[in-house]
Amino acid sequence: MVIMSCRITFSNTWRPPRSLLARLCCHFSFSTRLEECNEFLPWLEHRAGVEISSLLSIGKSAYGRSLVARHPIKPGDCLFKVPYNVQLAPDNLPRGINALLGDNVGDVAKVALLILYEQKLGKKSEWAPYITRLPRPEDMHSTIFWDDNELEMIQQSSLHQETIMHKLFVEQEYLTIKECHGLDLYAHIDQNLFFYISVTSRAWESSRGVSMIPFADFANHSDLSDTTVLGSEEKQLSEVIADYSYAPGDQVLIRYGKFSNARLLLDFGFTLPCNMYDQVQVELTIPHEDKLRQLKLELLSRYQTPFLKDVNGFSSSENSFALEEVRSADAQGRGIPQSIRAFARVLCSNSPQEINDLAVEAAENDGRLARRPLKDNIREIQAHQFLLSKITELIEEYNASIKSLELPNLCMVGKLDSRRQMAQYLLTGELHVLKSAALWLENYCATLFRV
Ligand SMILES: C[S@@+](CC[C@H](N)C(=O)[O-])C[C@H]1O[C@@H](n2cnc3c(N)ncnc32)[C@H](O)[C@@H]1O
Repeated sequence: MVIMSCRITFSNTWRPPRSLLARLCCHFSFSTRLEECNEFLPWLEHRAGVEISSLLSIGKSAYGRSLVARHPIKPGDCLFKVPYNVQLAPDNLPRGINALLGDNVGDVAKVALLILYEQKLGKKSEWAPYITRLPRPEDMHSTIFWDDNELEMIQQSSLHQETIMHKLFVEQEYLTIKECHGLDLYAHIDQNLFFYISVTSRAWESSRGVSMIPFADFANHSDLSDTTVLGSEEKQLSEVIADYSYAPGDQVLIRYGKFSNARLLLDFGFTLPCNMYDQVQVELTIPHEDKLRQLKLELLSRYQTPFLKDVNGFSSSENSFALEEVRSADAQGRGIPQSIRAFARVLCSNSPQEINDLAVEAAENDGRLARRPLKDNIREIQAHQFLLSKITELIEEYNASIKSLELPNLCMVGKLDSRRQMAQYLLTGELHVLKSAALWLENYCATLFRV
């Protein structure tokens, strides 16, 4: 749901009053008793001064609390409307703190700080009924909280590295806040991470930056649902309109975004057994022993295309490519991304002349490098066979990792077993993507052989 922010630098030396600092120290006292949920919607509606939902209530599901139909619902019905005045965004932070933080930390960290601030106020907080219903640390499974042994299970996936980077990023954000207040506000990094993930797993991007949307955040996710949270600036609210019919008691699932299992696991702490938005990150490098390495690197940097982050937003570079499932194995279909094929064409060039030809072709056309099939069929096949061999290698490595994860028994109990299951879903999803890419490449090469 939420974007990752960029790293920041900070040089403010102003210090807040001590009383403010003291109020920011935290104690954990979250509660998730279900019977308390019945009181939540009336409380929120009273606070908002309007009805939020007449059709849904908060229920229980295999995924924790959920939104459930109270009455028959038909497509087009408004499931709920949550006004902006009962959402938690960075501008809800006390003005003094907000001014102090400025643009030096991202919106997620600001909202996390807001939760911490309100939690510290205890019953005096006007948000107490919401704050006390946030999940407990032990219910959270983002890979940020996985220990080294657990992370080892996903070593094959780029999520492994991404988790380490993300943890460093969050630590940096809190160091900045700490520096800003001149006091160690957070005794343990785990607590900082906990507040941070409470936000990433329950917030939406909004015109106010990032917003926690009470009530909406009891909705669970399905990649198959077309139902999403919509924001209306005009009406100053977030709303969800039904796309399907529901009978009383049915759970209403929404789609948080077109998120891969890697993104779901990092930001929300769960994976889907079969996720249609799965992706795998493939990295290619030009070997140091390649005599044309320098020429190739120069060519690639001269015609570098700007890197666009997709919804999964994982860090990437010019030599890291996100593959999605290739749904049509047919060599004529959309296939694997043009960017990785172009890189392979450059990487497999074996003379300065070939490299120069690619540069001339790019300059004479739209400036994009190696996007057209090589004129020499054999060289085009070789470039794609190279990709196929890389992907086949990865497939073998994924198979070995998945095998090593095979569960000792079918009964899923305990934190480690559920995390092992999540790791399995992550790796099998990424393996599925790799296999579809391999099949497409085989077909593409076979088609060229026949020409
Ligand atoms: C926005 S909250 C949804 C409400 C949450 N179930 C609760 O009890 O508060 C997101 C969290 O719900 C859980 N969740 C949502 N969709 C899920 C799914 N399809 N499978 C497993 N867990 C899911 C995850 O724990 C996730 O971090």
